Order: sequence, then structure tokens, then C-alpha cells
Amino acid sequence: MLHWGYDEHNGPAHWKEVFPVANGDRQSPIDIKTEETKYDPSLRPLNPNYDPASAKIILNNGHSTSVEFDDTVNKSVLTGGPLSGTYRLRQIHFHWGSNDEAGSEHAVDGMKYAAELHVVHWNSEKYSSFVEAARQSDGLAVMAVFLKIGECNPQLKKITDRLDTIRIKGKRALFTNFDPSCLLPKSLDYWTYFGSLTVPPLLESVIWIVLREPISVCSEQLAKFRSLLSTAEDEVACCLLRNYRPPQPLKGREVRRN
Ligand SMILES: COc1cccc(N2C=Cc3cc(S(N)(=O)=O)sc3S2(=O)=O)c1
Ligand SMILES: [Zn+2]
Repeated sequence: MLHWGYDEHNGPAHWKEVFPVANGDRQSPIDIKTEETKYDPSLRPLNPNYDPASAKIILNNGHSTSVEFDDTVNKSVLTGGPLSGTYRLRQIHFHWGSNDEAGSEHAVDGMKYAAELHVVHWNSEKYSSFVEAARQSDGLAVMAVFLKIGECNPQLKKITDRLDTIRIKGKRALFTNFDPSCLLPKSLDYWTYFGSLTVPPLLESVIWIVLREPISVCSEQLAKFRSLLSTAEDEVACCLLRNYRPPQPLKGREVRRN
């Protein structure tokens, strides 16, 4: 496998050939069986506190589109929930499918949503850099938000309207004055469990916080994600039609809810 991706020849079934942790004990995503989740009274409310000035660029990295934030200071942070300490906002990105029926990474009682937003943070209280934190069992905290097919999402429009300027892998554009809280649902109720990055290097360093309430997205907006290219300027153009990893074995892990 030359470079990992989501095609038949380099997709999730092949990743273990280069990243053996793919068969590890705390891999993500998972299918959340709601009847088996455990209420935990010690879980606190989530407290996202983001400064729109932290937003810097919007990027097509060939595997997804992301908005990257300035994480050199504790300006945009997530505290509370299952977290002890302060986790600094690093980037947000999306996962989607080739049709509206599937595209989320996590599933709920076997049901998949059309897409999924990930808000990535790292433990800046205990570790001095993102890369160092990404190697620690409590280094990262990713908040997942399901996107359900329905009304066009006016907040998401700020992102989908810019995708035509970053169609090619590696392209980036200025993107500031953006507070990702505008993409969160009314309720911040969540499920939480210990897992991993869902993309190589699949590091088992993520505290997952999956919001129970979805936000809306319309087909036209999803179509714009699918028109992004997974290929660079000098390569034969190939659309990034899907970029989700399927659910992984729970291996005895507990999923708690607030
Ligand atoms: C060394 O860890 C690395 C190495 C290379 C890239 C990244 N990143 C880009 C994608 C990506 C995908 C994430 S997901 N789907 O699990 O939430 S988290 C994440 S990232 O950390 O921003 C992290
Ligand atoms: Zn992700």
C-alpha cells in the first residue's frame, strides 16, 4: 500500500499492514449500543470556550477538509465533561460517504448518519505540543457531532461555500473569524469512551465525546464535500467521495453517558 486512503486498494481494511495498532484494544470509531451505555453522575457539563480569532486556514489535506486553529496559546479550549484539565482546540474536520445514507464514523444502535464533524483538542495542561500529546493515552479529546440529512445548515454554509477554492489536495485558504460552537447542537449531552484517531497513525490517545443530538445538513451541502479532490495538481483527478472508517470492536470498553 503506497499511501493510505479510502479506496479498495488503500482503504481501512489495508491500514493494519502499515499501522498494526489498527487491531488494537481501543480503536475508533465504534457502534454505540445505547442500551449498554452507563449513566455516570460524576460526568460534568461540557464547557467549550472558543475565540473566533483563533481560526486561521481552511485546508484540503487529501483525506478531509479541515479548519486549522492557532494552538500556540490557550485561547480556544474545551474543559468539563469527562476531561480533567484544559484541552486546546487544534482543528475541526468532517467525514462523509458517497451517498446520504452513510458517512458518519460512529454509529448509534447500528444506524449511521450522513456525516460527522470532529472537533480536535489536545491536553495543553500536561503536554507541551500536539504531537507529544497525540502519543499519550489522555493526550487528545475529540468532540463528535452527527450531521443528519434535512434542512441546509446556514452555519455550515460558511465552510461549504469555500470548498471550491480548495478543491485540490494541499490547497489552503485564509479562514478566520469562525467560532466552531456555531456548529454545535442545542443540547451538549454526550456519550464518552476511550478510543483512537480514526485515521492513520490510529494513535490510541483520544478521549471521545460524542454528542447525542445531531445538527442538520442538506444533500447539496454534502455534494460539495464529495467534489473535493483526494489528488494533487500533478495527479489524475479523483474525487474524495467518502472518508469514513467503519466501526471497530469495542473489546470490553465501557461507554458512559451524562
Ligand atoms: C500525530 O497525529 C496526527 C498525525 C497526522 C495528522 C493528524 N491530524 C489530522 C487528521 C485527524 C483525524 C482525527 S480523528 N478522525 O480521529 O478525529 S484527529 C486528526 S489530527 O490530529 O488533527 C494527527
Ligand atoms: Zn475525524
